[in-house]
Amino acid sequence: MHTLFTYIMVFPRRSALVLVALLIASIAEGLSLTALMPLLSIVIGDSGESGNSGIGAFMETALKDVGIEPALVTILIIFVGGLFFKGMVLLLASRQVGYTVAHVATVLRLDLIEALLASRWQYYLRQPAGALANSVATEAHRAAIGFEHSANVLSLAIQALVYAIVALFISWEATLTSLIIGLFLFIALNRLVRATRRAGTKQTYLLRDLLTYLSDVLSSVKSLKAMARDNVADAILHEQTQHLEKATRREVMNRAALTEMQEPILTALTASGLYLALVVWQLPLSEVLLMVFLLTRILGLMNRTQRSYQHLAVQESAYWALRKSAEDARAAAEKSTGTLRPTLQKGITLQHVKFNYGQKIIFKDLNIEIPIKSFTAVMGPSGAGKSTLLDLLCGMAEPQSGEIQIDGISLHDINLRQWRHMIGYVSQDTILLHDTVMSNILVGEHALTAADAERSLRQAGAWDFVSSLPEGLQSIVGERGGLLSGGQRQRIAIARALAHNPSFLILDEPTSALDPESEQAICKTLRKLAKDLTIIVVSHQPAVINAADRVFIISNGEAEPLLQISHRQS
Ligand SMILES: Nc1ncnc2c1ncn2[C@@H]1O[C@H](COP(=O)(O)OP(=O)(O)OP(=O)(O)O)[C@@H](O)[C@H]1O
Repeated sequence: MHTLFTYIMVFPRRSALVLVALLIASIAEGLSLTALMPLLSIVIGDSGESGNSGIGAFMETALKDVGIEPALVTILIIFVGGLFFKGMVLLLASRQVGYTVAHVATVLRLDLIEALLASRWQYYLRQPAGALANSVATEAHRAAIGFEHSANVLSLAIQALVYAIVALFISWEATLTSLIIGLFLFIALNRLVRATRRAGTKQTYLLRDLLTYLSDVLSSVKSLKAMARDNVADAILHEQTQHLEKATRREVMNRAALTEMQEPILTALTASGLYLALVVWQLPLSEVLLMVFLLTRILGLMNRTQRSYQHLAVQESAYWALRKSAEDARAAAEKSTGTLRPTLQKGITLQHVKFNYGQKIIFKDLNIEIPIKSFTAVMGPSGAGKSTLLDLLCGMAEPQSGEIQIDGISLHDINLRQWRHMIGYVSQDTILLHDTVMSNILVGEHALTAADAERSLRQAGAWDFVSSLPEGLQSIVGERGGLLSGGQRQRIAIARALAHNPSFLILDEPTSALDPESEQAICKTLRKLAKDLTIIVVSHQPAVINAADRVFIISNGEAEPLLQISHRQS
């Protein structure tokens, strides 16, 4: 019930619209069936008796008032017309429900994606990619279906209530007895709903685990295959899918059990009601038929409400899991404290920077100066903190003490987004999108054009190989850039970093996959670029170190300058 009310609170306007649509559809359905009553009275020649029985009489009088004689043919035409009308209304209602369900899924997806992209880098790093893909794809869909079932539960419950009120006027004893029996059945069969909820929750978490593992395996499938160790991954995936199958079986079994147990019970109740009304209470047949119709409808609606509630129980865990992911991400939102617009006209300074990951000290007292239009190289043993230094420069990590200044202003006081707009970044692992070369360079930035892509490819020394591809800029690079060589991928990544004309270029081991010739070409490019922009490169490659005009060695939490030679004239 908590989920049901939460849906309504989160989507009040949409819930109201869906509810109204569903209620109109069911009223249309109810009216078309109710029109059968006078028809039945006429067919069994009992219209006189039906004169006392509320709705039948009302229908007859209403028809006479609008000048329609309630003859068999007329009533049949009204009945069929009513069904057509009901069909039309149902279609419109279904359209509204469909739009709303799609909208709910979109809202949930965007909410999670936005929260994640706005979260701190350290938080983001800990999120398994497969689980996120699963949340956006399956959980958002299941949560939206859950919303549909919530609306169904509410609409069916309201209908049951309305029918119950009408039936109370006809025979309060029979109505109350039916309601009590219905409620008792509702409680007795609720065990099946609880079991279904458990199966649904299990599916939610099993699917997350499965997708997390699957995406990890897929990203390293080449090396696993090469070592013939893919069978281990296969066995784990097999086991996980079997757990999932078991949970799905449980869900389906409990749903079928509820449906199959409701029907015979409802039939038995109807038969007993008929016997009581006709034999014990000796009520007139038309009235009994009307009552049987209303009571089976109330109990039927109660049953359908429970079945919809059971459907909701299967899906609700997806909604809560998705919501928790979004809330956790929001709680870990990156806090941009600064408001000042950055400039880069003097340089970047790190002063007495201390930084640790938890208990692990990375920097004790880091002091580095990066003048503008310089080419700084950073080297040092693996794990010394070179990539962490780059994270600090982008504001993806914040020092515990000390300061990073851009043109003499603390990065803490600078608007981080504006600062990052000035950065071109090439990461250690070059992962390209499964898209064209052009899309990989422009990555959806509308302000950039094909001319920017060509210019940046030329700057990165990649234009020759891209223009020789059969479709040039429009060539697809394959999954993670798998159709290109490691060196070609790196050069496309450099072109991507240069496309928006950054002022500060950050490169983390940009030539690790290049042959000496290509590496020399990149170094030459970087030297040329350093005339106009500020560059910092993490690298162990002698060619890069030689090309730089400032080199720092990071070790033991500090930075030592290695040499300072000027290539300005070269
Ligand atoms: N997000 C993180 N959370 C906790 N520890 C981290 C995190 N990122 C890196 N580390 C640790 O911090 C240390 C420095 O990592 P960093 O990646 O900066 O090293 P590096 O000098 O770039 O290494 P390499 O040359 O191998 O790339 C490592 O010991 C690493 O295990």
